[in-house]
Amino acid sequence: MADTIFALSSGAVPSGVAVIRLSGPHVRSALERLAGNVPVARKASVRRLKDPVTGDVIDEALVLFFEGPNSFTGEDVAELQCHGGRAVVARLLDVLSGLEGLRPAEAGEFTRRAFDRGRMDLTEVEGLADLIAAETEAQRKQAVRQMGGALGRLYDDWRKRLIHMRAMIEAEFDFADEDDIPGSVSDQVWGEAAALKREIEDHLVRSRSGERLRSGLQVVLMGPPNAGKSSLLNALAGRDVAIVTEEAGTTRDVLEVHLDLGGYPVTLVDTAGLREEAGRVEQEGIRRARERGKAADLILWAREPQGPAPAFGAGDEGFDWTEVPVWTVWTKSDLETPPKQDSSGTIKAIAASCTVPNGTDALLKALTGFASETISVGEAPLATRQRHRHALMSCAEVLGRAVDLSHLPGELRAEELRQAADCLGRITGRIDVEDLLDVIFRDFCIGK
Ligand SMILES: Nc1nc2c(ncn2[C@@H]2O[C@H](COP(=O)(O)OP(=O)(O)OP(=O)(O)O)[C@@H](O)[C@H]2O)c(=O)[nH]1
Ligand SMILES: [K+]
Ligand SMILES: [Mg+2]
Repeated sequence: MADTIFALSSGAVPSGVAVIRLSGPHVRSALERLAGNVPVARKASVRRLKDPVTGDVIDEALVLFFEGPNSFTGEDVAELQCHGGRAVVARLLDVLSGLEGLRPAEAGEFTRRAFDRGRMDLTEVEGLADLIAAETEAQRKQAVRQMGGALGRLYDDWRKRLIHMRAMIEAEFDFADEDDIPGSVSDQVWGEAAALKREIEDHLVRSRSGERLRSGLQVVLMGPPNAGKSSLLNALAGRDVAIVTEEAGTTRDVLEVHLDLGGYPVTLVDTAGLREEAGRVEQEGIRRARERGKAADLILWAREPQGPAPAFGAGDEGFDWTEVPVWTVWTKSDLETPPKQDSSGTIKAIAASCTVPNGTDALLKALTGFASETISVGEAPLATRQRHRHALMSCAEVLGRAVDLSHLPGELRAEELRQAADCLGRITGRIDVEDLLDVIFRDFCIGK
């Protein structure tokens, strides 16, 4: 018999209410011992929770019982909604560990059980993880859609189409001797396969937005020392995150703040000023600044009117800095009016001041526009993780091979269709993903 697991599923205590969740075959006996009996399923019941050994009343709580398989995990599940005091929760967890067949849950174990019992597919599991991690409205919406199964249904549908195509091809072999099966069946199937490949490729292109929405856009402040980068970070964040002084070389570490720009997640990164002459610590800061810049979705080049145009330094073999979009931010515009109409070779130039009221409004507005353009996701489900991207790319590749190699025997081409279907099955967890599961569930917190 499986272990019965339990954990504090709500956040940190102390809190008004804390929720302890149990799942497994011993839930009923645990409720009998702790609450006196098993309440009617799916109805909140007030119960005194007692220590079964001493009879001591630990707390008065709302108890909810869900009878398997109609529960989150598919097993019997109970929730104890108790008072969120440290001692209350500690004592309840202690008493639960003393009950036969019960043990504390590992991270993600409730969700893992839901997956193992077919209550959720892997994309839904990931959607749930994303929902818990969502920091902005757009992220929340995407996560809810994925948790609801929209992405999994799309991939299942594609997979079914592939399986059907393969069946058609194989049926053709079986009836190859009979005259009444026209050879055009396979032509039609390969036409469908080519069309599906295009659909997958199209989905991959649009899914860049889905991945970006999940991880947030990276906007990196760069520029020479004292250009006003840290001041901009503080102004845009609305709080004093970075140290600002008149000394060149103040910032050495990479600092970041998470901004919610109109529902879109943006990570704004402050970096060390770039210059040739620098001490050891600052040099390391500059190295890190350049690394972050290379991975940026957008670089904001902070520049005083007399300051240098964007220049990221040398020694990056194989990296093309012109690939990274750069905007000029004319800083300290309260001191000197920035040159008009000059974006100094960058996509855009915006003036900003950190000392006058609303001095960074224009920049904030432009960044919000950039975020919504770059990650506008629309209504269709999108791939949100590299894992999905890899599997989809393999699927399209295998499918392309099957379509193109028309001189190969039909059996071999049909086998490619099976492999393509398997790539999609790995995304939803329908087929052999044992190796992946630990990685995916590790991201969950305990109690989920
Ligand atoms: N008047 C005025 N001064 C500013 C403005 N922004 C920054 N400063 C001043 O410029 C100096 C440098 O600002 P920082 O924000 O530390 O510049 P930084 O680019 O982060 O500098 P490093 O971290 O040393 O590379 C400080 O004395 C700031 O007070 C501004 O908009 N107007
Ligand atoms: K400074
Ligand atoms: Mg700084």
